[in-house]
Amino acid sequence: MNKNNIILIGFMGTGKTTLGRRVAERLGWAFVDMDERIEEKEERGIPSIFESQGEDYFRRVETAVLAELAEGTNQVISTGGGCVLREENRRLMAAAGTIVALKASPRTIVDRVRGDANRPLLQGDLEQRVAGLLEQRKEAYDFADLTLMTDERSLEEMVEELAALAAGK
Ligand SMILES: Nc1ncnc2c1ncn2[C@@H]1O[C@H](COP(=O)(O)OP(=O)(O)OP(=O)(O)O)[C@@H](O)[C@H]1O
Ligand SMILES: O=C(O)C1=C[C@@H](O)[C@@H](O)[C@H](O)C1
Ligand SMILES: [Mg+2]
Repeated sequence: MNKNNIILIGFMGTGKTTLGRRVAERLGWAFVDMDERIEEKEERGIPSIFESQGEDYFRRVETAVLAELAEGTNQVISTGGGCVLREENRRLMAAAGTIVALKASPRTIVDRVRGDANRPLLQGDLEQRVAGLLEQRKEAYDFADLTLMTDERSLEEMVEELAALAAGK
């Protein structure tokens, strides 16, 4: 591992926040959720940022936050689902540590995010929105160093796998 950071990427609902928090606890590393960091910095929720200033603005803040985090070490960083879309972000992540992609089937994603209004890109018909975005992003997460299919896997099992990765095993 070049720098001691694990960077989790993946579509909405694949479990980046949930798993990231657990892995950080296990390793005694800092946990940073980029969506939460952006909300703190902007002092409002993601839906409000999208509504009042648009997605491009959100993406600029996202890159600024990632650039700051990339300077640090011993962190588990959970990125937002669209953080991989910018080339600049992919470069920052590659320089910052080991990139782990989380994947899940469309069915699992829909089940996991249903009822959560905090994802502006999933407003409307949920099944259609997930299917459409997954199609647009079908190769977007493929630059990771490691990919975990999360449908059938317990959090405990994945925590241990990532802890071993961090220990260089
Ligand atoms: N491996 C798993 N098994 C079962 N449920 C899971 C698993 N991973 C995550 N979940 C559940 O799925 C939901 C979404 O997970 P989470 O918020 O961690 O996704 P995310 O990738 O951070 O999404 P976003 O990109 O929108 O922030 C949560 O309710 C979480 O408890
Ligand atoms: O997939 C996306 O583009 C997004 C995912 C979320 O994590 C947030 O970063 C935001 O809702 C955008
Ligand atoms: Mg999250």
